[in-house]
Amino acid sequence: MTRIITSFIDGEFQPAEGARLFDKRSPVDGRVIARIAEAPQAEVDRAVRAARAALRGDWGRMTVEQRAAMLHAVADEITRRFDDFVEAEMADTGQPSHVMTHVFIPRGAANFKIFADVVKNVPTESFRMDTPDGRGALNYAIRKPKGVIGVICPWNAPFLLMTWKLGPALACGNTVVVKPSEETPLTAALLGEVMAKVGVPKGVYNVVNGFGPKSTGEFVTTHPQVDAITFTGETRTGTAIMKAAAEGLRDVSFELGGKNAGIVFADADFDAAVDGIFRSAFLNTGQVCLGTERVYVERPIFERFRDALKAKVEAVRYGRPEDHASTYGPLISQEHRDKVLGYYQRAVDEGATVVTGGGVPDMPADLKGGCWVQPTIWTGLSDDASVVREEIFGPCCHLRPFDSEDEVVALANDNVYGLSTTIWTQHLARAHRMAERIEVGITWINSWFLRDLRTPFGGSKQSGIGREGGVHSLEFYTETRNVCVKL
Ligand SMILES: NC(=O)C1=CN([C@@H]2O[C@H](COP(=O)(O)OP(=O)(O)OC[C@H]3O[C@@H](n4cnc5c(N)ncnc54)[C@H](O)[C@@H]3O)[C@@H](O)[C@H]2O)C=CC1
Ligand SMILES: O=C(O)/C=C/C=C(\O)C(=O)O
Repeated sequence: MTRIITSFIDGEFQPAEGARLFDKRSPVDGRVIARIAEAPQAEVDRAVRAARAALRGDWGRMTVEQRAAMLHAVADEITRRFDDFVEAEMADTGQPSHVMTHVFIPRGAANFKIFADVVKNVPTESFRMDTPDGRGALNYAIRKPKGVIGVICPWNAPFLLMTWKLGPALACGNTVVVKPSEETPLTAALLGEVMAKVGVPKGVYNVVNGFGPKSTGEFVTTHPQVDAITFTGETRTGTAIMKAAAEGLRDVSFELGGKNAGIVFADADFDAAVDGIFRSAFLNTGQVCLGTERVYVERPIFERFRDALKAKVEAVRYGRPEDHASTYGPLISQEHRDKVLGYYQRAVDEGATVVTGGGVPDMPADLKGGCWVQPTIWTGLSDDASVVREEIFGPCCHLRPFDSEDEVVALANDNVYGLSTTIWTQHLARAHRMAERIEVGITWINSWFLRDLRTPFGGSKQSGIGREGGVHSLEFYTETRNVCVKL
């Protein structure tokens, strides 16, 4: 029988009777793997009420030490149920097991631990001031939870990105109403079981499922009792959520789209650069906001680099995620596949040379219903082609030669987005110089997606608002108040 996923509110999964259900299909073969109950306004109201009540209950009374211990217990329970999380995330996304076991699920557990430790160790400022009577006064700051946080999640790295928000939100003493992507509801539901098992008080973690506009997502973001909203996803959606948050002057933290540049100099460690760009363009079937869709290669090595990248791309092994031989998965949905294939066609219309890929692979009969596309490399497009300017969010990149540092910095910056860049060179002084000039939230030098969770993470320009990570997350998830004591 097909499993039904319902909302998790006030510590309990809601009954499915009478709910409006929609199908969750496997990206691998198109089978219905679960039916999801869309939470109507009344259910979102209940979730928000539960979250508000929890702020005043046991959760609100816990010491920082107690909260931190509880989050460590959550992380430990995730690790204990590691295989269940891997299985759920593979079912939702279709991505190979090694991506789940090495990146996405361990990061989910780490996201709780790191912020539990941050809140225990971060000081607040204090200032002693002079007063006319000579006795002085002491100012010190205290941090308070912001309240109920609306957490709106994308589908591309569901567990990692959801817990990246939950870890600091809960560590700071907030409560949450999470809206997972309609494409990937499974790990958020599983986390409900974990929260209940380790005794996180009821109402602290609530999950409501559904769509975005005119559905559950909008009910959360427009809810007047939601105090702040954190969101990862498309820039256009961020704009809609920001409009909703303006009502009631609620704070937002956004990580949005990217059209990131990869830059390879002729002096780079060639094999490492090919490997790094390959990962940055094709990991997770290119569905990573930090991924590289524009690759600039210094002219003397352009052809050699193109051929080496092509060889790597043509060696990917399509297959089911649980098959350990698979290195490459499907896109998330047929809708997203149509979008990506639309860009594949547009690239040709705009005059691209297709180096490899550009279409749909011939899959065995049992996988034909899946959302498969070929990993694709283009050359020869002009800098204003839509495929070079717009975020595709698929397994594809355009390679273009460059001749000078100034030229490539200008090319990298010539975009509305500013999320990340990856630079490959052995000339570290040049790399540092470029990192100062490229307008992005994170520059990787001779690496990509190497994440230290203490560092500020977020996007410049239209790639985001605010920074999360380490102490920076506390800026969003707490309100800092000043206390002034006359001595
Ligand atoms: N930069 C990134 O990290 C990501 C970018 N994308 C891009 O976004 C495109 C569309 O993917 P989607 O998952 O549909 O992204 P999206 O931005 O539309 O949706 C992300 C989340 O926001 C919710 N949502 C959508 N509209 C909303 C609204 N008006 N109010 C409240 N919640 C709302 C969705 O239900 C989902 O949970 C992709 O093709 C890709 O280009 C998608 C996921 C992540
Ligand atoms: O490592 C992080 O904290 C964030 C990673 C972001 C993505 O993978 C994404 O949004 O695609």
